Amino acid sequence: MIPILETKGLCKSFGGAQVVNGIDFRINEGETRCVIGPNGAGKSTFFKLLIGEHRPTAGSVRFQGRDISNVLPFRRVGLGMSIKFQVPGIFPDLTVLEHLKLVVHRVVRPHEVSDEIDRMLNLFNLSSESNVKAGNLSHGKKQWLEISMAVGLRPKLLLLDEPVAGLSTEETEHTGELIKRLKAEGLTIMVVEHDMEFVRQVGTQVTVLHGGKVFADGPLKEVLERDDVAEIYLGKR
Ligand SMILES: Nc1ncnc2c1ncn2[C@@H]1O[C@H](COP(=O)(O)OP(=O)(O)OP(=O)(O)O)[C@@H](O)[C@H]1O
Repeated sequence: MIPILETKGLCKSFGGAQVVNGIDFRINEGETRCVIGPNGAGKSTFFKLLIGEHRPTAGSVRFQGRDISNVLPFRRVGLGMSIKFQVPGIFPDLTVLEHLKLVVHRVVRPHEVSDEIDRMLNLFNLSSESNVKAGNLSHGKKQWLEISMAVGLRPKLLLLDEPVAGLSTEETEHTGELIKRLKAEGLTIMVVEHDMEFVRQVGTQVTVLHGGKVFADGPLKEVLERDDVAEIYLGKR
């Protein structure tokens, strides 16, 4: 099976600093993967290479078998990669409903728009805020609105950068439930995340980065039981 997303020997350096150092990575269709690692491991830089915000210094990124290493970010979205950045990128003066209309119109037939918007509002716990301007939403609801916009495009792959950064425990749990529901619907999801409670809740395959390389890869429970993984989090390696 061709992986939906694959990197081979992916490298990125800034001046003399090699930040991503030969990452081989693959996600198959239908999989949910959390990319974790201690501070400075190279997670954000890796994410930016996947979405096209950085060009690799060496190696490649392939999406559904096609080399996209030099494809611009908006063209990657056109190919079916949908991206949710760490900082909410919504329009403060547009309502929740207006945001959803922007994306839903692009993917469903006119007579299906209203039902699809209702489905999204329910799924993302935004029904009671449909007429609220996005700028007035809580931080958690801003994050969900942005995830809903990324999902509303019906992507082949959803990429999330720290979706629970700054969220309360309750909001984090709700986001975890949301990811599990999207996974159950068959969406392929890659999440870069710091918050281990969230990663445990989602409970998927994980890839641990350390020093710009893949340090460990596999089912969450197995990976977290490894002494060497504990050591990198404690700064002993
Ligand atoms: N544009 C840049 N220029 C120079 N160095 C950079 C640049 N971007 C990142 N780095 C360095 O690369 C290393 C990895 O950074 P990166 O943000 O990718 O790690 P991270 O795993 O996401 O860290 P954190 O969990 O703290 O966000 C850090 O030492 C960082 O200072």
